[in-house]
Amino acid sequence: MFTHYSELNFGLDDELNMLREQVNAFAASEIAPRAAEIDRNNEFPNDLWKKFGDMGLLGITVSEEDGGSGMGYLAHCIAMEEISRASASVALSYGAHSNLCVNQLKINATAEQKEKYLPKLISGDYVGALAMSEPGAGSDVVSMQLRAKLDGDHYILNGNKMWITNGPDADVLVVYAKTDPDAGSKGITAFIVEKGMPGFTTAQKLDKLGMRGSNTCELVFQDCKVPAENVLGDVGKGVRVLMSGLDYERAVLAAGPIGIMQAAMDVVLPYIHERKQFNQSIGEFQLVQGKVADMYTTLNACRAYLYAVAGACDRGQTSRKDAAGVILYCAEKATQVALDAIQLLGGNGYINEYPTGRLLRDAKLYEIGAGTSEIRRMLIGRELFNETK
Ligand SMILES: CC(C)(COP(=O)(O)OP(=O)(O)OC[C@H]1O[C@@H](n2cnc3c(N)ncnc32)[C@H](O)[C@@H]1OP(=O)(O)O)[C@@H](O)C(=O)NCCC(=O)NCCSC(=O)C1=CCCCC1
Repeated sequence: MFTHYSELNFGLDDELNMLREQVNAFAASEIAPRAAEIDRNNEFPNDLWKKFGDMGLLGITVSEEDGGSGMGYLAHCIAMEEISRASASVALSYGAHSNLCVNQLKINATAEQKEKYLPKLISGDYVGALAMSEPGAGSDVVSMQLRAKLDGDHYILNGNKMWITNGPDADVLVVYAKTDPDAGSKGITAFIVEKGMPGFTTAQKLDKLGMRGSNTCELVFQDCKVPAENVLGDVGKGVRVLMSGLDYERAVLAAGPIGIMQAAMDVVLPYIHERKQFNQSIGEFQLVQGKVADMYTTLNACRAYLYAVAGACDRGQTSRKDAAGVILYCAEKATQVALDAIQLLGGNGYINEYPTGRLLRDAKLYEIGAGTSEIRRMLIGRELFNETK
């Protein structure tokens, strides 16, 4: 079991406290001891999908009626945070499955589509992913080139998707394509694509700087046949699915950097007792105490913002600027906290025997994935400007 360093529980109720204890105990015993090996092997441990499914974590935002645990977005953040504390890359894959894929289906799928796909995604029999970015369409996602042309009762998809989390393993993918290339944002449609559909393949797994336990690849669509019944939402209305999905995605993924900051505290606090210099524990030095104090207050400030945003999502009050704001803030703080952890460990912080280098490499992803820091600032600033015109 991981230690808790704060008596604050941010007003969480008994159900959420119990969820945190359960995920914390599982992650500490089953994930944390493997985290360094997962990073070295550059491979997600596939046995975890079924275990997450058995714990009810994969359909955590899906209603019990639809086979989920019906616990909501704040619960999702707490699960994500505790998994990320053990291994940020495992948590990223967990988030891509449970939020980017499962939650998108929960919000947008028809009753038939839910019945067909959700049970196996929620049990962990299927792995889920979402495919939005392309080699030439990252921040400018609306300029995507993947083409979907109606041909009888099928769409034929041609093009590529890039940097797709869980891509190498995914059985079910939410994929955005242009059904009307001349209609700009109004020509985008979302599809449910299954592994094994003719013309769909995955290219080589990407060799990333961090998040190495989360498998990422390019997807290739060559005359890929997708049944018309697999359109998710309405034809030409995919931008709504995409943009609203990004708000939930940013809110939930912001729990990832919080887990990284907590993991940094987990390394640093014992270390400043054990490490002796000038005949005393380095924790006796006020400059060291000051850095630890900054790490702790930053972590709790990030948590408070995240739980407020996730609570608003649970009340149906999603806010674009705050979804962008919370991940912007948490991501940049996690990178700084990981750097502080390296500094506090000195020479040991800089060698791979200690986890601090991995924490830094993993943290950096959150300043890029799910919208760069620059796009997030643009969204917040634009919304504030427009609201006050
Ligand atoms: C905000 C953004 C930069 C787009 O700005 P622009 O100024 O071009 O777009 P703008 O003018 O805001 O909008 C376009 C159209 O769309 C309509 N609309 C918006 N919201 C909605 C909505 N909710 N419903 C209906 N329509 C909507 C808007 O009206 C406009 O229509 P119009 O063209 O005027 O007819 C957006 O594209 C973005 O955010 N990029 C980052 C992508 C990005 O974050 N990937 C991340 C992918 S990678 C990833 O997710 C992961 C990575 C690693 C870990 C796992 C996850």
